[in-house]
Amino acid sequence: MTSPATSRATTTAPGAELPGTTRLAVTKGHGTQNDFVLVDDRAGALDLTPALVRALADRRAGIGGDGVIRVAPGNSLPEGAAALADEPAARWFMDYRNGDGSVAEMCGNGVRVFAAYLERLGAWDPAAGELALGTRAGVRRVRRVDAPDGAAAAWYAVDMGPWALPGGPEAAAAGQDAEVLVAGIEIARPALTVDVGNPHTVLALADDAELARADLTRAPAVTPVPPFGTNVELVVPLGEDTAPDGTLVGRVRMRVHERGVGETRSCGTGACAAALAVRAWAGPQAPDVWVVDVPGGSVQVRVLPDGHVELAGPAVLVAEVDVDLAALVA
Ligand SMILES: N[C@H](CCC[C@H](N)C(=O)O)C(=O)O
Repeated sequence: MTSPATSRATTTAPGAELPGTTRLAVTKGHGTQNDFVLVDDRAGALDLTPALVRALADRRAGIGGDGVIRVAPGNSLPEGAAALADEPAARWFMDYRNGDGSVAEMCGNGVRVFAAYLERLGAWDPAAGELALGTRAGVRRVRRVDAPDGAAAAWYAVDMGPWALPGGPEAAAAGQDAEVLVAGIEIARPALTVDVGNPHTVLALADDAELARADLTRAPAVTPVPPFGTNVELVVPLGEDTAPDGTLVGRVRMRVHERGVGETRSCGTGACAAALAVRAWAGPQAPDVWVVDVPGGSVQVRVLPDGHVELAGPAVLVAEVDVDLAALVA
């Protein structure tokens, strides 16, 4: 595939006067149906404004996606240069934006799509070693892994970095440090705040019927109000199995209302938060390996001994699209 770098345009926000017909080559991809518009800006020339993000993410008048990802050079953003300062081999920065135009620190499904894109371009050879890339939550490392039997798409594992329970040992012991009221679910439920580089609030529901009854067309009400907003995961723990190699594996079903988006079919950082919360509720004997079922598929979460958490799952590049930016605002 030829790099769209040559077709790059310097743009101004849609709605402003556009200099003639400017075009932008973008790629549509997804990870367990959490979908993104990926913009190749390896030359660091694009002004990705919130208005342009919303226009690209618009599922009717634009390309459509839960988020927009700019493939940026590592030194093109202050955070990028800082994040990669200790990773000179890293050249790229994932400039992630939610569909509403807001900026988020990290996107677990998006990192896999980012890696698949660089692999397709030949800008990363998984056989030569892992990919290190910058994000607003710090450097993330990605490697190709074997997909589960029968999976059609390529699978990638991402070291999602350190995680934390901001409520500290009290929250861990109590299993909660928040309360969430979800439309369709009669009473507010206790919830646990989990930091995976971005904020998450996880609450357990009784069963699949209750999970299906939750109305996520509106943002759940979280108390105390998170200062920077939060992604909300509704989970149903499904118990534990023993894998053929003897590893204890937990299983969780999840729906998610994403900050800056709404309900999505999957959330990579959210799947990590869900597994970490269910693991905290299950106590010290709980598994370190979890399968998280989301409406868009399944991902695997592994709690690592170094205090990091790892996310593995598929990444699919669906289409290359030549966008007429002037038409985008029509
Ligand atoms: N909406 C999230 C960012 C995207 C996270 C999700 N798409 C993922 O795969 O981690 C936030 O504002 O923190």
